[in-house]
Amino acid sequence: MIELDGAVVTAYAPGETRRGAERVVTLLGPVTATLTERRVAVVGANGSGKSTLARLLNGLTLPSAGAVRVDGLDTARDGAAVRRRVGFLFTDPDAQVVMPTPVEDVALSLRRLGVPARERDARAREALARVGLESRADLPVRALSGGQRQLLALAAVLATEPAVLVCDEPTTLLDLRWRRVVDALLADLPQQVVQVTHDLDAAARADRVLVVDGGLVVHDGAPGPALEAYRALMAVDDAAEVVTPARGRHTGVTTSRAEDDLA
Ligand SMILES: Nc1ncnc2c1ncn2[C@@H]1O[C@H](COP(=O)(O)OP(=O)(O)OP(=O)(O)O)[C@@H](O)[C@H]1O
Repeated sequence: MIELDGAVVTAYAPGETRRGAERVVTLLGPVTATLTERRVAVVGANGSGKSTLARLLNGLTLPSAGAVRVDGLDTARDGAAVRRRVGFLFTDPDAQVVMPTPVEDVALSLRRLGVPARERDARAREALARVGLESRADLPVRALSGGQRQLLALAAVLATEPAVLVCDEPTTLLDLRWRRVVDALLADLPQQVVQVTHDLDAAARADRVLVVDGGLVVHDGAPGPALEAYRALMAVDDAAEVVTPARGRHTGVTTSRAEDDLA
């Protein structure tokens, strides 16, 4: 179970004020929510705060105020234990695949987990087989397609047997074929999956959808009404874009508070 308890994320604005002090901007929150559903989707405009919310869930980002807990473990106090429970899949597999071959990359995840050296190779191959990459285990990673590299990143995360998987736009860089493969694998996982996505079909399959706008969760509920609310929000943005085309897509009516603060 994931609990966000009045969680706020702030950051220093780039540059300094005239008095020499850095300005603090609110990127997200306060957000209060308890996530128990098996499949949770997070949708929202570019820059609305979705990645910030996702990163809070495994302690990649810590709250500046409030708290985030996973199965009672506080991400600020028990970071290492939280990261063992919550796996994270990035949009770009190249951000997380670091070893020359798939089997070595998964074995590295297992090493970090403390799995003895003699068990790593077999377990890494098992993990690769779960995502259909067994025949690619010893190829150079650069010989894999973008879709295969995302499967490798997924295998490396799943090998650590997390209780929860947080995915930040895991299919955004993939073509339709690979998107379907990754979607199907994610759908079959026994774990709780929290997925940030711009793919509204994927969001529609979730049990619960959080709509983020301007650093706040502005709608939270079943996919039908949540996606309707999101589409309405985007329609307002479209209208603003027509009136003020030079200002860009998300600066017309529904600005993020970070953008407001930085303006
Ligand atoms: N460290 C930081 N310092 C200042 N501003 C930041 C920082 N990190 C993120 N931001 C800003 O916070 C806002 C939210 O960013 P975030 O990456 O969470 O958005 P997002 O909804 O995931 O966007 P996208 O769909 O484009 O990935 C953006 O305006 C971003 O520029």
